[in-house]
Amino acid sequence: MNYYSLNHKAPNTSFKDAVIKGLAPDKGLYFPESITPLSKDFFDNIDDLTYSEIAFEAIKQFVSPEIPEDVLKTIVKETLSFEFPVVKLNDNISTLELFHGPTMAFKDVGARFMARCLGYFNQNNSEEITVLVATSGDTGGAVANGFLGVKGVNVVILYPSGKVSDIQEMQLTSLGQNIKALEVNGTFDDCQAMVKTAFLDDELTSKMQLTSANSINVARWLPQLFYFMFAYKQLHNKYENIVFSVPSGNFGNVCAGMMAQQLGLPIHHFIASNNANNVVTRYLTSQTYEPKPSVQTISNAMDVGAPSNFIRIQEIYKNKFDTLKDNLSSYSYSDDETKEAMLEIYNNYNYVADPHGAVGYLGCKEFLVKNPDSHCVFLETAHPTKFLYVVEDVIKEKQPLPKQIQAVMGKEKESIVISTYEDLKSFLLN
Ligand SMILES: Cc1ncc(COP(=O)(O)O)c(C=O)c1O
Ligand SMILES: N[C@@H](CCOP(=O)(O)O)C(=O)O
Repeated sequence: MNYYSLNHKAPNTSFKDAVIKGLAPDKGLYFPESITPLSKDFFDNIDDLTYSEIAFEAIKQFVSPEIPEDVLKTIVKETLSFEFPVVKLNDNISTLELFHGPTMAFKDVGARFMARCLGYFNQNNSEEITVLVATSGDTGGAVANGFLGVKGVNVVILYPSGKVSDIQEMQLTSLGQNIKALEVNGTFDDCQAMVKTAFLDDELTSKMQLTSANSINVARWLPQLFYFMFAYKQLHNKYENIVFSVPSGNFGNVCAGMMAQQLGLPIHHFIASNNANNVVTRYLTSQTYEPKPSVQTISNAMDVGAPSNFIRIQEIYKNKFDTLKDNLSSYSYSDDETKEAMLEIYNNYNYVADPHGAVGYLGCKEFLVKNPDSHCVFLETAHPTKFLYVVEDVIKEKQPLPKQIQAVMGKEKESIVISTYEDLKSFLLN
């Protein structure tokens, strides 16, 4: 599959080049040249397919011919070595748990898939690749874990100082080896802007091969479409009108869901559920797209003021506002509303939601008021114990720590504090 830049000022390129470059030379995000819907048979027989088989069929067109089918089958199987259960809360609301991977966040799938693709492309290459990642909390840990020890790949993670949870910080600063963490005096948007600037810096790019492991990178972004298929497999015999409420920050996940829909998955509607960082909620009301500096919330991984992937969403719906509005609703919630939702979910359903999932739950509830014949699935994008302080404070109950979280507790943090793009550049050059 070839990819084009959404800035339309760079040549089209192969999957391999899109993965290695991350961002197009004109600073545009890459987008596949075509999307061919999967066959009716695929959806009719989805009950008989394993998750790996579903994922293989869904992603094949986007990575072939550069990744041969036998290699792709192995990559997909190794990537998906954990569960993706749907848990029913009531007749209208379920949650899809995306936190059973090694860092207990939904980013694990994309990070593991991309690490394996890059490992495959880089196996006969003597030049080292530097993977730059900006994180508001979860991408950093997932990428650190996914790329740990991958030969020929160095990972540099930028995170906003004091704005990620303690456990998230441990996950991205304590691994050592080929993983380095830079603690930025600023917001996630500052981190993301520095990463994008680095790609355009000729002095840097002439001296090192840089790529991104944010959802900018098609190999990190596209595998996220699997989740929607996995949920459909579990629900399609029970419910009609399946709707997804996606807690959204950089909008990669909801946009991946839209790709699944383009592949033919019968998704009735999407809800982008936001915290106070609500540029898309405002856009759908005013038709004016006005990014604002991000504000800090208890659902910190969604503290994004200028979401990278909104441009891909615009592309999917051909920049037609009405088509987008028919497919996407967006709501925004305060921290107090989020805490109330966490408590409500706990008291009514004996289920512990993390703050991001709770925002998704609120999106479901709001949508269902006017669409009571839908079944809404909110994505539980991270395990509640990643936000231990908030969760225990709200539900007033101690939480047992899963083994993945215990593994990073008490580890030593190693990070370098930076403030400007020049600091990043001199770190990379040295
Ligand atoms: C726990 C959690 N929920 C939601 C999001 C938002 O996802 P996206 O950036 O794909 O919109 C993130 C980060 O991306 C996250 O880590
Ligand atoms: N919420 C993310 C922000 C980066 O998103 P990405 O999907 O573009 O990597 C995080 O947790 O870091």
